[in-house]
Amino acid sequence: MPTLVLASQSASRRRLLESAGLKPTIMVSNVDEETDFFNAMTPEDMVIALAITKAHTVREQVNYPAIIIGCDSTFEFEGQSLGKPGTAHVAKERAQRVRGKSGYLHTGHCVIDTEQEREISDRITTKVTFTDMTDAEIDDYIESGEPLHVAGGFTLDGFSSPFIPSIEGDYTNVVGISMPFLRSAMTQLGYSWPEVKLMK
Ligand SMILES: Nc1nc2c(ncn2[C@@H]2O[C@H](COP(=O)(O)OP(=O)(O)OP(=O)(O)O)[C@@H](O)[C@H]2O)c(=O)[nH]1
Repeated sequence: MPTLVLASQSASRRRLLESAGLKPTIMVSNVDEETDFFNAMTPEDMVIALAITKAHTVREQVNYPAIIIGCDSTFEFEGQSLGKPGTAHVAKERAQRVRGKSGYLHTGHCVIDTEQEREISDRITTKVTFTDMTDAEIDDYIESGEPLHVAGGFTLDGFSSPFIPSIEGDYTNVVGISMPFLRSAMTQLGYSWPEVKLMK
């Protein structure tokens, strides 16, 4: 049975897998995401390219049978890719732009089977709609520090959940990994979901 490797530092992604009964080994890719090469792409292409780069970077470090999962998420708003805000100022500016409007959370996925030397990659998109947060609510949310390090500067399952009245599409995709996509990719690679849960 191959080892299940999550090529990500993301605690949110790890929690998604573990909450579904999976036992991932964590191997961080440390891929530099802020390069002109990736930033020149459309949001949809960038997340796929980065997911593939992350998975292949970790693949180079693995010399045993493994299923390696690489992901990248970004929030597309009015055609622009809004990644992790990084600072409170950027997070506030973004929250004031998106309130009362919708955008698209894109997550690129790459699943590599090292034994079969096969890989399945795809991008899943979820439409996210925000309520009209007040400035006081935005300031309080940013004070939590949570938005600074998540794609788009919001968390569907965290402090900003009161501000997201609706999504169209896959919930887990917003958090960081589309679990229905992962099941589909594993099926294409020849593994049943109960078998995936035995991988570690
Ligand atoms: N819990 C939660 N996390 C979110 C949400 N939206 C985005 N994220 C996280 O925001 C981060 C997006 O940044 P990425 O560059 O894709 O991933 P990362 O955290 O840098 O980790 P790597 O995979 O190692 O690059 C991921 O950790 C996502 O899990 C959300 O609604 N809820």
